Amino acid sequence: MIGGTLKKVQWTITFALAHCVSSARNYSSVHILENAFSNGFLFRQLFDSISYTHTYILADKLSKECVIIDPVLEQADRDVTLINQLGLTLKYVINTHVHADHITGTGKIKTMVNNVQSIISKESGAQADIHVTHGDTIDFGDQQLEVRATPGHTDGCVTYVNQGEGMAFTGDTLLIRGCGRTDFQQGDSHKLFQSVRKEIFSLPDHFRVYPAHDYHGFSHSTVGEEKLYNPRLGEQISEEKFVEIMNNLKLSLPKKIDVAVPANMKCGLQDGVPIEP
Ligand SMILES: N[C@@H](CCC(=O)N[C@@H](CSS)C(=O)NCC(=O)O)C(=O)O
Repeated sequence: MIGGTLKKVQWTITFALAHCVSSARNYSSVHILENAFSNGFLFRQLFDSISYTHTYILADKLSKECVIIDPVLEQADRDVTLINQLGLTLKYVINTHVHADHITGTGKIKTMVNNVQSIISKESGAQADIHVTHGDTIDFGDQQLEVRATPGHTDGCVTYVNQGEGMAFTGDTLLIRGCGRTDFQQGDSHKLFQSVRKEIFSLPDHFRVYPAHDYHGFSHSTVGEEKLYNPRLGEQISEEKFVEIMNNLKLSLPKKIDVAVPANMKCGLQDGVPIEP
């Protein structure tokens, strides 16, 4: 009875929101309602306020196996402490790409946790215990991440999709209301446009989008929201217009690029010792 009433309230809110947005933007519908995660899934989103990086911990509650995505060197102690406090066993340290703005926490975490393996794409050219390519899957307990190649910000960028929970970890490929820059590290605006359209916007609208960075205070978005409102990549933007936007960003280089890229090509580890600036 209570469940039924709650569902009715949920649908009323969804309908009202969809109506407001569609009236304002003249679109027919938008799927704003995000499904709840399943009971066996544990999820934490963390943030580094220096590099504006989001790091994610995903776990299977039953087996207690977990993975961490895009850890930052300076936050490795925080991340490992949290994993231990939650009673989880870290199986994989995963990167979406070779970051240019911060050193990955991968190397340091590998020295702090036994039997953990690092993962990055083969196309990145970076060192790691496991190299993945498009179509591979990463398993931890009953949870699974699908690897989708999304080049454009860098050649080796991938998006990790958790189909079961409706989540896409997009790295720097798709940011909330933005996207990764394409002016260094094999950046290519045409490739990025095609990656987003083919591999991310093809996911269901309610899938949550979790980027590696956010510079505007957002935590996450959805595929449907980004298709409507992303000012660079929204469905109304042509590839030609996107390339023009990207050619005129005029961003300064990341301050740590000269130390971060070489360190991250080694996944933050040199001869068993974490690479520190
Ligand atoms: N100011 C920061 C770097 C900011 C930056 O360039 N961010 C990248 C992702 S990290 S390589 C990016 O793609 N930004 C896109 C955008 O539109 O801002 C620093 O000095 O580290």
